[in-house]
Amino acid sequence: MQGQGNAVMSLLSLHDVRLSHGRTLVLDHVDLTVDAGRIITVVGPNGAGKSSLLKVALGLLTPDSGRVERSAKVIGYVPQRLEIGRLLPLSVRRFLAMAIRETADKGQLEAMLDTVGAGHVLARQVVDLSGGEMQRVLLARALLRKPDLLVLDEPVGGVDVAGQAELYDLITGQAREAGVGVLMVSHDLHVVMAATDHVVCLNRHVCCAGHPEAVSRHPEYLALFGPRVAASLAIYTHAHDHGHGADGSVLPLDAGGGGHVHGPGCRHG
Ligand SMILES: Nc1ncnc2c1ncn2[C@@H]1O[C@H](COP(=O)(O)OP(=O)(O)OP(=O)(O)O)[C@@H](O)[C@H]1O
Repeated sequence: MQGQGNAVMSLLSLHDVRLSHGRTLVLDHVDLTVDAGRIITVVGPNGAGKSSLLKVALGLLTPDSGRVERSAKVIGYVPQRLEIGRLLPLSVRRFLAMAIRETADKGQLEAMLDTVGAGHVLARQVVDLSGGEMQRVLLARALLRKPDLLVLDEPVGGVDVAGQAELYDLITGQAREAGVGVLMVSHDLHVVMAATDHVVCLNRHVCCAGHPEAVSRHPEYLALFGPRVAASLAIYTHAHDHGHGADGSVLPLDAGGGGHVHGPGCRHG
């Protein structure tokens, strides 16, 4: 979705957000912005606060302090998992129809399920779906709402390898072709490095953030993910006659463009 003129429309922003679960501080001084047509991916170890961050962004959790601004009109959300009571009789068709609050047009639902590679499950009970099928149905449900902002918590968890690539292509297409803003949590660092505009490396606070290439060289990123991961990702980088600033802008190498550019989210001195 485009803003007026060449202005990029901000769909969501978090300012200096702090969140505790009981006595545990989960998010500390977190800043983040999602613009239309951009893919922002949050990476970080287990328990780093990634899902909590998405829930704050969606308004499902209230931060202790800080500010959340949402200007997106329609948000499509894929949670990390959805617990549906085993005794609740609910077909996939009904589950999808509920999301769009309309009389379900079977053809429309089937077409969307086909798009996410789950065309065969329309008549199934939700509780009978496999893990990967459920993720595909959750993505279909999010897309049916025609969102201008997609919030995706490990959207391809449990999906087979071929399916993962297809779903990431679909998500990328939403941003590139439909101008949807995407805020995503992912552990698939290869994909993150290849198809994301902006990476936020989270470990309670924002350790570093910026263009994937700059983040992948940042000491805090390397410390979090280890040299073996960093080495396996090196194959995805290529010789560059330029570098990138934290916002993805192109910088000449002699202007320090090959390295990390510190921003307001960097609290590491
Ligand atoms: N409702 C809750 N009550 C208490 N603690 C919670 C609650 N939800 C999350 N936590 C704790 O907050 C921390 C952050 O959890 P969160 O789910 O946001 O992490 P995550 O980065 O998404 O982890 P993962 O990669 O394992 O999914 C964890 O230590 C978790 O145990």
